[in-house]
Amino acid sequence: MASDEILEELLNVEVELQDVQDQIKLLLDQQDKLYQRQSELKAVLEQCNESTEPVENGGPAPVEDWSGSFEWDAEADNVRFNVFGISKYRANQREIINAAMSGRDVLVIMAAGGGKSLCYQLPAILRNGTALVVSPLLSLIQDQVMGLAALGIPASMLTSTTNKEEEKYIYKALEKGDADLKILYVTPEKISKSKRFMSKLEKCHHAGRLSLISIDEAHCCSQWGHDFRPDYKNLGILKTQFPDVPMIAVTATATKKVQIDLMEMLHIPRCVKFVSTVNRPNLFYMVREKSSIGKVVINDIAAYIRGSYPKNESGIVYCFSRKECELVAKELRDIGISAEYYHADMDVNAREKVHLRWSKGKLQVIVGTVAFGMGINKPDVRFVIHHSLSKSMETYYQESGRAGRDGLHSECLLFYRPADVPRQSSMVFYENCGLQNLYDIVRYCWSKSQCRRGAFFRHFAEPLQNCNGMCDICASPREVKEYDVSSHASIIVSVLQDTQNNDQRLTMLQLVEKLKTKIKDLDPELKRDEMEQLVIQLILDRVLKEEFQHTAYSTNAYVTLGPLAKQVAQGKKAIKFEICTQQKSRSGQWSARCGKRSLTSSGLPLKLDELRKEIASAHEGLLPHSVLSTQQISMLSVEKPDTLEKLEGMIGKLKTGKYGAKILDEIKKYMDSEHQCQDTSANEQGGEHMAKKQKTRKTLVVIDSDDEDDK
Ligand SMILES: Nc1ncnc2c1ncn2[C@@H]1O[C@H](COP(=O)(O)OP(=O)(O)OP(=O)(O)O)[C@@H](O)[C@H]1O
Ligand SMILES: [Mg+2]
Repeated sequence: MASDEILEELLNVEVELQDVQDQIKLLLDQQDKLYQRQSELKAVLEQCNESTEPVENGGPAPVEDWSGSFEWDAEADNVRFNVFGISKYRANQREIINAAMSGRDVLVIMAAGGGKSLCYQLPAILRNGTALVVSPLLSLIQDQVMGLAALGIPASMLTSTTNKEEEKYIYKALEKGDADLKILYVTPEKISKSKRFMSKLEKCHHAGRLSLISIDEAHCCSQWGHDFRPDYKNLGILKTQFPDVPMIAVTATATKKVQIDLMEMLHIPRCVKFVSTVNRPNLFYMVREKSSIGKVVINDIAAYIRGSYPKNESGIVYCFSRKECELVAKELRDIGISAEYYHADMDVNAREKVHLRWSKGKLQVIVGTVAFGMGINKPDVRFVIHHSLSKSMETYYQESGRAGRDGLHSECLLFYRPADVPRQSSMVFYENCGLQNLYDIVRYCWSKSQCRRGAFFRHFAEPLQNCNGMCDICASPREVKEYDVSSHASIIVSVLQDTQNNDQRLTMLQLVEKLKTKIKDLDPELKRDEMEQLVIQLILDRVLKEEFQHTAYSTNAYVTLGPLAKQVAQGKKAIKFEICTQQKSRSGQWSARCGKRSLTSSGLPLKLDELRKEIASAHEGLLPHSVLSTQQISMLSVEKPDTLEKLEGMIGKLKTGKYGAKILDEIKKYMDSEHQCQDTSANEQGGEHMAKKQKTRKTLVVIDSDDEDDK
């Protein structure tokens, strides 16, 4: 067989292979759905078999209504408001609490910042005894225990840092029940490795004092999840040992596959499942073209932070590598932005220090790698910037989702340039579906006309919801024109064909370099980054593909011919390329968001923000948002309560008892200074007014006198 015949057959085989892979993907999705339905049906069947109550008229079992009235309603409302200072439940919270209070196992999938903690903390307080909470990270546990202590809720933690005395106290509380311990946090290692702890827990359960078990960040159980922790695999033992204790497993993201896995691993096949939307309506998503000059990117980031967040509002900048983190942090600092880097190469203490300074609002920006992840509990992160694209939509959803956990307006900005794609692809190509996942987020970045939020709904297989203008595309739709670039594509294919015939390979940058002269003749207007993007698009369209070669130090990505290259070469496949014809000016882009002033940037909100920071810094470990949430600050700034009773009606008994006097004092001071200002300006205005009046009167007088004279 001649080599071109072999090549032709090879190309055909590759096209067929791709088709087969697409079909496998479809079948796997279908399998997922069937597994899901199977477990639902099994659960319903078991429920029907177990139900002792005769079903009325032989009809189907009644649907469980978790939003109805329950005997604990009044007490739950009281704790919610007077202890947690939360004025109303968010979506699904009440139902989840009711299911857990009814003794059911519950699986909760709720977006970051949705308020999952309340779903297990509130029942833990209402039920008799001690609740056990398993959480993966020390920093998360410390934040939670500190937050609960600030609310006066007896909570402790049993981790590698717990001293002997504290451990003794906790063990005694579990064994004898003679100390007040409502919530006990442990790391999963305690369950899998400490026999002593398990035996104490057994005693606590035996005495009927183990009220609830909660598994926070439950996705860590599943190998299919994004953050698998081996010790989470053993948590199934809890349900085996304590079958009658309700379990609440909570996580922010779990695909259907992960959900099924969790139910199996935790032994909660009959759990009530609450899946909330992935939508984060308060997040504004945007993508910006990234300059090829590093300094320009830094200047753009700095200008954005300065322009939109001049009052030191907190943010995160995610970078691709540790080296890049250090560089970006330094350059931002040089420009005058308070920024520090955070990555896995630093020792634990240094990382902790940076994290704590940022949590307390003493540092504006953390520049981190993906290592800055799950432990972030700060609710008022106002912006998350990606200096380079993430490796998948899921990773981007999680990283950007660290913004606005308090529900207030926050922004997620991603800097995209095509040349960043090969850097990521050479890292992810060995992962299962790694390249496909990366190409999905590349589509998100390059899209000129599709709502950014819609991309998340499609990715998580959720029905579309309105974006309400909360992404750059919906907020300021651009005029997009589609160009036929089939001739460009055919030149690219022929260049690569020649290269391959000479047994050579090209990286994307080398390819674009070669194309510069060839395509310039055809299209002198085409810019370099558009040429790069065209190559990327041809990879997404399977006309080209990436291949990887390992060297001692790195993995290089090369661009080669893909399964559909031949069709393009033969003119059988048209290639379209979207370009914005009406690109908004830079100032136009930024000014679109300028109306959104920060909440705590001036006036009374600023004063109350300073007060919460002052109170927090006077109490070791207490974080400002535990004193007053940003939402509470905005409510107080509008209502301006002047008595403890009114204040209590807004932030509850507990916070009023602790900080009420200081808050009222701050509001009063502010109001007095406002009145003074008003008086002064009224005087000034009054003076002006008088002067004007006199002037007028003078005129009048003149007229009057004239009148008089006339008389
Ligand atoms: N009903 C509510 N009304 C107002 N604020 C609430 C409500 N429920 C929870 N919050 C606040 O929302 C913030 C986020 O809550 P929480 O830490 O429980 O989120 P989460 O769902 O666990 O998020 P993550 O997945 O990031 O851990 C907290 O500041 C919490 O006090
Ligand atoms: Mg949480």
